Amino acid sequence: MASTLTKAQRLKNLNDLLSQFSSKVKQNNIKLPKFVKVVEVGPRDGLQNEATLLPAKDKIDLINRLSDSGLRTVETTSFVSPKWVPQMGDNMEVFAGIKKYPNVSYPCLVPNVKGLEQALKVGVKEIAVFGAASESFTQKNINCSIAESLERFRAVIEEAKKHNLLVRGYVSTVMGCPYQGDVDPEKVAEVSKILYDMGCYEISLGDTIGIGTPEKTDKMLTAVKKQVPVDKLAAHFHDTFDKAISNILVALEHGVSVVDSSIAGLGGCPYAKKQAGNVCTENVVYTLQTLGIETGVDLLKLKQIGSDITTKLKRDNMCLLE
Ligand SMILES: CC(C)(COP(=O)([O-])OP(=O)([O-])OC[C@H]1O[C@@H](n2cnc3c(N)ncnc32)[C@H](O)[C@@H]1OP(=O)([O-])[O-])[C@@H](O)C(=O)NCCC(=O)NCCSC(=O)C[C@@](C)(O)CC(=O)[O-]
Repeated sequence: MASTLTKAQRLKNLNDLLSQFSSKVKQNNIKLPKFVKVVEVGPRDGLQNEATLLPAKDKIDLINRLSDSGLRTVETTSFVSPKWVPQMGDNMEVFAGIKKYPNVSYPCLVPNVKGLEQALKVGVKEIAVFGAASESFTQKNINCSIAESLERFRAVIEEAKKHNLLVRGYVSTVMGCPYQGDVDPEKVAEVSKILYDMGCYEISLGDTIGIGTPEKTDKMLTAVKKQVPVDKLAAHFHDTFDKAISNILVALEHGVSVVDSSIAGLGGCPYAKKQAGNVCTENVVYTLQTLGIETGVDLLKLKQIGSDITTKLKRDNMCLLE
């Protein structure tokens, strides 16, 4: 859902928001994280929703350039059924083709043991299982109930650990579901805890359709933090209604120090139709830098990558910076 405001107006709004937030932090002596890990999800979450199939060589080039920008995690692809998500059908070729930068992790989504077996064949070292706090979304996304999905993940995680793989856990629809509407923060907390207890080293909280607000973010994180330590949580917010950055600021106040984002704001979800993409990485890095939070990322490089990939895909670039 495109904003009706111009980019210049949106940048001004962002700068106003950051200046108000900085004053609040100062006045209330709020401790923000000194360093935030930015998890780039564009090559997977971004591209999975693009109608035009991007050739594997272009995905490989995108991932290599992102790895060279200082990002420490670049989600690479997913080992899901190509009938369900055709854009990820070249998963093995893409993973095998990328340069593996020594300081960069390349997690890949895996829904079941079949996906894990494929991932292991090409030497994947980190996987992500992906559940949700909504029954209907789980059914539409991975064709099973929440309980069944968790049993599948248990098997995947046990097998992954035998191969010394790191496992990240996603929980989708943490602030609302495209099919069933409201989602109880306690349900988000429950699914997060189960995945954490199963051995996920980090739980990424997905506002899949971008309907979060600062108030909802606060309630959701208050519930989840009672079950999972805050340093094991990541914010994975979509920007449908231009609220992702405001919600990220709330997450930072809560002590969350991992933020997922997508280069140029590519993305969405094939099972949450007509929603805008993930929050844009360039805007997130700009936000963090403005607040004096380190990311280790070269913003100029990111801007060039975002410009090149959106030109190639002939789609809007959500980066607000000139
Ligand atoms: C999970 C399944 C596979 C269940 O799909 P199913 O149809 O219930 O599975 P099945 O076990 O009955 O198998 C059906 C066919 O798929 C094959 N198959 C089975 N598993 C695999 C696999 N791993 N890789 C490749 N092929 C597979 C299997 O071999 C069989 O092939 P056939 O005999 O018909 O030729 C399916 O529903 C699926 O692939 N879903 C994909 C969902 C997806 O990728 N969604 C987007 C990611 S989630 C997301 O974006 C949200 C997130 C993470 O970003 C956070 C947020 O924003 O909220």
